[in-house]
Amino acid sequence: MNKLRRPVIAGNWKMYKTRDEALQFIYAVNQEVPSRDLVESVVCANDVFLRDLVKRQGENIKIGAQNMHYAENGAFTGETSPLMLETTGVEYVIIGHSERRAMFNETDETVNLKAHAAIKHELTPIICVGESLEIREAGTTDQVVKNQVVKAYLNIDRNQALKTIIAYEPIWAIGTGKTATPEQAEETIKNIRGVMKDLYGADIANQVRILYGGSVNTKNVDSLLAQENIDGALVGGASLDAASYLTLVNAAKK
Ligand SMILES: O=C(CO)COP(=O)(O)O
Repeated sequence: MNKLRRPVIAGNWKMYKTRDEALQFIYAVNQEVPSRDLVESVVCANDVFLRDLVKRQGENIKIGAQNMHYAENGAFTGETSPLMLETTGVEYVIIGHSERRAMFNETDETVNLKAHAAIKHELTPIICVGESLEIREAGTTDQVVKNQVVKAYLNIDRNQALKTIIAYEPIWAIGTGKTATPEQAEETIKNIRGVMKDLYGADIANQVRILYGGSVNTKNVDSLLAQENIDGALVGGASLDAASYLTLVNAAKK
């Protein structure tokens, strides 16, 4: 693929897979994923068995969480803190997924607080942004996504920004089988890179990885990754099957 930046394929398993199924997946892909020098292969699983997965992960696949609270501790029943995630050994955490924004009160403000907390605890945040169908149809995608990015990066400095990954996931493309065309995804991701350039300058903007997410599968992955600004994918459904996941990571390797 010959990308400027090291590609990332992050599976987001959402609320799927039992512990046994998750472990079987890791056993199946451990020896098969390409070298980490070529592609960063990640799966984001349920908190309950993160530690078990980390213990069994091979050197070329890494584990992430799907959410966390921004506070280190407190009276937040049912939540997981960054300190707790740290003890599992995960290296990544998804922040601000549209499902959390829509169903669990995630806001641009909490996304920013969580991004700060992740960086503080040396977790790589995968910060999700993306517009609804109404916004796309109204023609205001660029402004809305820009606003999400600016708010997510409030008071995050240049060095910290380098440690983040952005995932552009148009809500209308998630789990619908309706992928953004490579050109649509590239256009919005190029706009996001422009926002990062305004915030941090070209050198940082050119290094931050920006992924596309929304109905990525083994058939459309090549055309999406062929786009100049798309550095990988955040993948739901197509990351659940080991063979499908391996096809995606192999497609992304440099
Ligand atoms: O939400 C997603 C990844 O975070 C995308 O899900 P699908 O790949 O199932 O559309």
